[in-house]
Amino acid sequence: MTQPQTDTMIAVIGGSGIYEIDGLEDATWQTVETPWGAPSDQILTGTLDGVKMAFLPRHGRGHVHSPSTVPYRANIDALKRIGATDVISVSACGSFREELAPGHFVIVDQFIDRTFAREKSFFGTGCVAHVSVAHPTCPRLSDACETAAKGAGITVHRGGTYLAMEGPQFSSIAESKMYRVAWGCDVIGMTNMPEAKLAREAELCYASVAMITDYDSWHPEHGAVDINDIIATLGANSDNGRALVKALPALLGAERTACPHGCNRALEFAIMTAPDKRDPAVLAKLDAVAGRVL
Ligand SMILES: CSC[C@H]1O[C@H](OP(=O)(O)O)[C@H](O)[C@@H]1O
Ligand SMILES: Nc1ncnc2[nH]cnc12
Repeated sequence: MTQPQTDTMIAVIGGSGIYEIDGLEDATWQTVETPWGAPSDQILTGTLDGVKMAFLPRHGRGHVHSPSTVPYRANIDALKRIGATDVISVSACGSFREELAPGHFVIVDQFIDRTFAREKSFFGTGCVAHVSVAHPTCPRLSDACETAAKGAGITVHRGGTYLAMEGPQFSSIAESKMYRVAWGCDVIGMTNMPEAKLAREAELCYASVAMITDYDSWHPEHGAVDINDIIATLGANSDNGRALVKALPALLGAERTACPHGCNRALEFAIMTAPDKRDPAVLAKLDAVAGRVL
């Protein structure tokens, strides 16, 4: 029988165009310190429909951090540290498919990670761990996002592969065609990696909502991706993103049960370093992320 584990805390990482959410009761911006440095910004905490909520603007209020300099490890550690159980990324993305039009949402379920200038793991020398990211998103949380989107009247597509590029420049036409035709990707963005990998290492359920803003550079009728077009689409998308978030507490509930897909046990057999060889200084940094198994 599945036992109640703890209280649900839904953490939303807001991407480009989403720097706050409204409607939280007892809303407070909290400073959270981590062994990995400062998160992107303070974290807004409160409750919605009786469920604990947290909101972190990925690029910081005022859009301070670039995709390469977002402090991904600090962000995930900070959310875990304050008790988050479920992390939902709400991101601006380009589309590689005619039918995934600007304004539509895609509940992403796979990633191809082409980023190269970011720290990608909490683990390393002194404590080595290998988690599976074969299924990098949580189906239970993705179900809730899909239902919430439909309830908010958003055109939503379930499943899709997200190409994570380093940026900050957009893709060339040749890259865009390669990602779409040869690699079979559906959407493109610059931030969901290593975020999703780190959430798995931290044993957090993770779901990704891609809010389509443009057709990237491959589309013969839309030409090169243009930041002005993206910003124009971001406004309506952000309103829909916030509407989706507001529906989540009622769907997930305040009482947390263990993830049926094992997200909250990802580290169970993952740590390779022999107990007597583990570096105490490294273990101290892993207190929030991996304390359960250390
Ligand atoms: C504003 S266009 C490029 C920028 O937007 C996306 O950010 P996020 O994923 O945080 O919504 C994309 O990944 C790029 O970082
Ligand atoms: N075409 C695109 N490429 C990368 N990131 C994006 N974010 C929004 N549109 C994008």
